Amino acid sequence: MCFACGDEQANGLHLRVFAAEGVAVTAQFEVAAAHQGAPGLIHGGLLTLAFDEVMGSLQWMMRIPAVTGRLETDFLRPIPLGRTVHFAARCRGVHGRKLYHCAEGRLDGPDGEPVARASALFVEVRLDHFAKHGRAEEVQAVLDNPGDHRTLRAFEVNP
Ligand SMILES: CCCCCCCCCCCCCCCC(=O)SCCNC(=O)CCNC(=O)[C@H](O)C(C)(C)COP(=O)(O)OP(=O)(O)OC[C@H]1O[C@@H](n2cnc3c(N)ncnc32)[C@H](O)[C@@H]1OP(=O)(O)O
Repeated sequence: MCFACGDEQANGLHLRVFAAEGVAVTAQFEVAAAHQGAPGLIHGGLLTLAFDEVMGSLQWMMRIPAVTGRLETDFLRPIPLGRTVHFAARCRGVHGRKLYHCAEGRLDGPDGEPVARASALFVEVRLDHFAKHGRAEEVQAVLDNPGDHRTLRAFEVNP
């Protein structure tokens, strides 16, 4: 039940990520009242979470299991509640186990005002990273119902 993409998370981000041209994805995030930091504005940590999820989604397209090693966000403009942030992320390169990604967020449309940018290093891991470090019941739930994972389904597309 991912906080960024899970439907079951009442106050989650409910991010939907779509394959784009090349090793790239797009996504939208409707900023709700529950996502407030300063009065009437998005919490910066949640915006970073959204970047983490969107850039993390590239690994499904690349078929490389990976976790975030480093993530840096530039907050360019305040983002009011009730607006929609449109994200575009792409892989800039791969070196050994290291995946270098970048992303930007624009307000209210894919060509809207740029409001944030991020870059990240993801590190490839073996699948047993999750079994070894995760709590047993959630790991078992994934093993029992692998098709329930939204992101896996989202990228089941013909090239
Ligand atoms: C069975 C169940 C199935 C489940 C089905 C799968 C579900 C799949 C869901 C995925 C969902 C994703 C969700 C969104 C993404 C997250 O939010 S992931 C959660 C947040 N991230 C973490 O918890 C990661 C915690 N950190 C770690 O586990 C370890 O530090 C890491 C990142 C795996 C690296 O450790 P390591 O494997 O020992 O590798 P290490 O040799 O230290 O580093 C490898 C290379 O990366 C570099 N590096 C590592 N960290 C850094 C850093 N912070 N800065 C710069 N360079 C770094 C190293 O310098 C090294 O470089 P080279 O020497 O190769 O040039």
